[in-house]
Amino acid sequence: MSSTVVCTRGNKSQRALQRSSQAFGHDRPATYARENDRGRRNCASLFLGVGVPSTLNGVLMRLQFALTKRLAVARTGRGRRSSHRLLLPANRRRNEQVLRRAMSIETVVDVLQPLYARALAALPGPAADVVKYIVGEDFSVVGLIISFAVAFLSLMTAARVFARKKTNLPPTVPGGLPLLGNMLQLKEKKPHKTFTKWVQQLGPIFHVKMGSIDNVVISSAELAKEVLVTHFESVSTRRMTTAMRILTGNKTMVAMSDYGEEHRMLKKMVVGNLLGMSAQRANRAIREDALNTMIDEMFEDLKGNEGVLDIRRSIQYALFPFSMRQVFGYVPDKLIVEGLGELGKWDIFQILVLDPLKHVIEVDWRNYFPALSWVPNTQLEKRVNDTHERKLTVMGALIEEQRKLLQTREPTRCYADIVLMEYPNLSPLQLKHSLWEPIIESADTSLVTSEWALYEIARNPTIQERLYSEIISVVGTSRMVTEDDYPNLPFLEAIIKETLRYYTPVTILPPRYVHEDIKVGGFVIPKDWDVLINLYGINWDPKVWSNPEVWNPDRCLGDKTLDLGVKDFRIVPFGGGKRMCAGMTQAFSIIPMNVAAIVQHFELSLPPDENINAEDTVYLTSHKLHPLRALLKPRVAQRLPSSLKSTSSAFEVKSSQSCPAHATHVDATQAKFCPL
Ligand code: HEM
Repeated sequence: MSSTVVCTRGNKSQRALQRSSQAFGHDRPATYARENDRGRRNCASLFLGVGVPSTLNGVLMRLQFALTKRLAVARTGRGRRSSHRLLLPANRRRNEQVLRRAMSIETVVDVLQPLYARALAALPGPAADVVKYIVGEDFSVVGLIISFAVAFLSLMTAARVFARKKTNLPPTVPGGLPLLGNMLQLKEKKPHKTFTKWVQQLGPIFHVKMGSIDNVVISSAELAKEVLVTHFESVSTRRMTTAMRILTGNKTMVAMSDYGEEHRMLKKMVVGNLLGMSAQRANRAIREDALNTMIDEMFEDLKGNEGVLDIRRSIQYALFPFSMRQVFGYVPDKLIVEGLGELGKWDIFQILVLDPLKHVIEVDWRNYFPALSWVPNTQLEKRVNDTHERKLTVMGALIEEQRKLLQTREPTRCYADIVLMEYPNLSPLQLKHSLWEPIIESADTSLVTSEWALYEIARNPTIQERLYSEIISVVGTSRMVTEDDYPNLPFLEAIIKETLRYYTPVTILPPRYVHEDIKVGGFVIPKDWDVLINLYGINWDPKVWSNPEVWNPDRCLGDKTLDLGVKDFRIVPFGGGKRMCAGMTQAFSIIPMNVAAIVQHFELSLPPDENINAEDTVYLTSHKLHPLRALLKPRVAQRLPSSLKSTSSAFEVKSSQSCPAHATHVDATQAKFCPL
């Protein structure tokens, strides 16, 4: 026995509904009728209590009741005159319970929960992870809302794609899913490699969808030049992830800022005073000091014997002090920081370099669905914000120390002194980030490139022997190799270039979005799409390089046109066009010298278990997964003397009262207690 008591349209049915609701003791009717301007009545949603058109309401009711299997739904009439009726059991008390249950959103959630769990179990692992990430472990009210929102967005996107079908868009990667696009096909977590595989199928320009973001991936030198040079103005804005936005102080740093007034000002400041040719020339003594210290420490660790060393650690321990000296003029052994206590040198390294590098790659699913950016993701934001705040606090303390030093002595040529003296109008954030940026940039890319080059040298004895012979023939055996020797070491140059090609440190340029429709390679890239320049794909292009998967420095030997992206885009580790890397001069002063000095002093080989560890992993840059451990056999008893008379330090005090503490070997204690 059943009777019809709830309907969604029509005066008569509405009255029936009112009656039944009152009969059940509901303080508000299950649905309400709303008069629209044409005088028709629409019903409210049973789910949310908001007015939705009757058709949709009917669909929702059907879904809800079909799922609960407690109620049957009947549809009467056609089109606009149709109505949806619930067939309720005759028993009044039971009716009341059933209607109440059916009315509650929790019922829907309860009913969907096991279905959701079953669906998760049926999905492949990565797909289930993504869904869990978006909706949550358990199906909740929020999950339900998110699902509806995502479905809505997908429909909108599908409509847009359909509308654009007639334009000549780049080919799309097949196999995308309605909501996620091609995200699940990028599960390898090394998108540059997956993109490069797709090039064989789709060509050097293709469209890939990540969530609701449309990306165009460019993997050829020619097309990259078109984008980075010809269309620069139209693609000059960076797309930031949540972590990047926070850690860059909302783009307050040269590398991550949008092209504009602030970018030009900050870039001019850092290139003119630190990274440009003449500033780098002035800083040569600090680089040589860092190199000497690194080789000395390696000898010390080996204690005159052959042994296995962690090469990453040796280089890292030289690079960070170098970058601190370049910026602040000294390496603080101790720093008292309010709220963080007393920090040692390596605590500072952790806070300024390692933590930001770790957190900058945190994935926020909202970045793939910008329309849902209002949904909170507080845990991620807190983690990244804490890292950012700690970094700013330490930078603030270092800057305070520097201001105190400036009251006790004349300004030196270290970057912090120059910035504090000559750029008084920088905001506090601009100041902190201007000094932090060269520290973090010095620490990462140069390290990974040196490490990969030494890994290849250690596993290729013939190449190592050729390099060693070249160094000895140019430098001899009585002094250490210097930057002056570099132009006479073509094989060393070829090794570095081939390493930058093969182990492209920045595999994909940070995304930029398109401001206006542009044409690239004959295809239209519509406004609002993102452009991803796949540097790795360009460097591994089989149309340009035979056997790109083989590390072979000879391919770069003697090729003078190979300028790494200045004009020639066949190898582009530093990007290209106006936003090309500003630290290229410094990188080319440090990386070749690290490699040459180590090979000059030690014969390298891989310990038996090291060969299998060639795997890479992508953080912000492409790292060797496991730090390089190499077996080192000293070729000489101790470090060879450096030919450079270590006097032209960047940090000589400009006044006639030259303070030795601020000349070449400056450390925190000396700087702090400097009598001047
Ligand atoms: C092997 C070493 C390095 C590699 C492979 C490298 C690579 C890159 C890449 C790919 C970009 C992005 C270009 C673009 O978006 O188009 C970049 C930008 C930049 N790099 Fe480097 N980099 C290296 C070393 C350094 C060093 C040592 C510094 C400074 C200490 C530095 C400072 C910068 C700056 C300031 C920018 C931003 C330039 C701009 O946006 O105008 N880089 N680098």
